Amino acid sequence: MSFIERMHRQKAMVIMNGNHVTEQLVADVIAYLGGSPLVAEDERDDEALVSLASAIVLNMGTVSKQSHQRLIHLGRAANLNQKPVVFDPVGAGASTLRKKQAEAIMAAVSVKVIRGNLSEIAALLSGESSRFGIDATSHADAVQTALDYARLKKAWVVISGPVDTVSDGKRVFQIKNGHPYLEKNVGMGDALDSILALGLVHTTRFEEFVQVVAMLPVAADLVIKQSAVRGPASFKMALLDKLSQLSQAELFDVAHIKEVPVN
Ligand SMILES: Nc1ncnc2c1ncn2[C@@H]1O[C@H](COP(=O)(O)OP(=O)(O)OP(=O)(O)O)[C@@H](O)[C@H]1O
Ligand SMILES: Cc1ncsc1CCO
Repeated sequence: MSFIERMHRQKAMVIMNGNHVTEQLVADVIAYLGGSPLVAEDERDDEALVSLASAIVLNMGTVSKQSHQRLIHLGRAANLNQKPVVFDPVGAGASTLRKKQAEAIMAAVSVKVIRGNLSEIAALLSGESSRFGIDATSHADAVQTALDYARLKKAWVVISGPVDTVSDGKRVFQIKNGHPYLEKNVGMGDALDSILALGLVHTTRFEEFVQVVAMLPVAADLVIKQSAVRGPASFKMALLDKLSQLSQAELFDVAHIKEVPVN
């Protein structure tokens, strides 16, 4: 059975927290892919809920003093229960406070996947040592940034953007799919986080995980020429429909995934 079939057949609960702007979109994406979404707000519930869940997404989108501690508590509960954690350091490249909060979460929680844009991951990498103080703005920088940060944190790193770059600390793959309407729609990165969380439930192989990263931009490629798509809003509806029906064969046919040679 393919991992997409497994997603739809085995209902996995994904707990998410930390972004009130995009909760509804993310919950819908989890449900459309066969999962069961849950936003957990009260830390007194963490033990019970995390033990039922299959994966956890920590998102710094609407982070505050309180919600920062909340994310750490949830992440630690996930670690204790050996549930995979996806972390999205929203805005870590935009303010010192957010960067510090992201660093604190990375220090307190063992994260399986960190997913951000280039400025977010580059900010976290440059905080580790001046050796990593690069001015990361291009796709070539993304390769080195993903590789270095994955090695350093022993995590899988996804740097999203017009090209997605994915590393497990040994190898780097780049995915060339998608459309600028993905960027235009607020929260598609958060939706991607939840797809990655479901992916971690259904595959442990890194090469298969790279295909999971490609699901969202491949779905975009498959709908962009539909006559019903007249702008970013109708694109979003068509995209969500396609995502719910995407087959492994379509993913295989349309995904442009290339391994990038690294030292
Ligand atoms: N210009 C683009 N062209 C094609 N695909 C894109 C483009 N920009 C982003 N994407 C795709 O959009 C998805 C989300 O990535 P993005 O980098 O926009 O996340 P983000 O900035 O964290 O978004 P958000 O903060 O709104 O959640 C990824 O699947 C990525 O491949
Ligand atoms: C617009 C916005 N503001 C905080 S989080 C968020 C959604 C993208 O993560």
